[in-house]
Amino acid sequence: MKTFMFAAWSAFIGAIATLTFVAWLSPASVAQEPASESPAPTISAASEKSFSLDEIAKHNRLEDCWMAIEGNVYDITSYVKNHPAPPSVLQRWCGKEATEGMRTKGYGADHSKTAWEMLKPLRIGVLERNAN
Ligand code: HEM
Repeated sequence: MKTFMFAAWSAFIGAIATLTFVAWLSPASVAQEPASESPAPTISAASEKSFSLDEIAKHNRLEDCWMAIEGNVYDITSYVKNHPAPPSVLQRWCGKEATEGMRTKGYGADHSKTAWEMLKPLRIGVLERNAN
């Protein structure tokens, strides 16, 4: 019985040691994945699309709504139906430089951090420098 207990204990310790070793190895491989997967994770001036205000102005409907906010350009169309305020509130900012709308909600209160986070995946490029 003692021998069996010793064998079982050794197997258990061996398993723990193996798992610890594997866990020690894995962060390196995880860390490499994003680099090989995502071609353009951050703002890169060279590869980024830039839009003029004229181009943005073509997307001035709720069914096709782009906004320029603080130098970036966003396609808000997919979010319009989920926005908590009535669509008319958004509509007047579609196709425009809408930083004021985003920062004030039309009555002087900035959107929450969560709202600003929601913008990020909707980003399609930057506002052209000296845009007019
Ligand atoms: C630029 C024009 C916009 C205007 C004028 C505007 C206005 C408003 C108003 C009036 C409310 C409801 C009242 C309130 O919560 O105090 C609201 C709430 C909200 N809006 Fe907007 N909105 C705009 C754009 C956006 C965009 C582009 C997003 C996200 C992609 C967004 C996300 C939200 C969220 C998450 C809320 C809930 C409250 C909060 O988190 O601040 N809004 N907005």
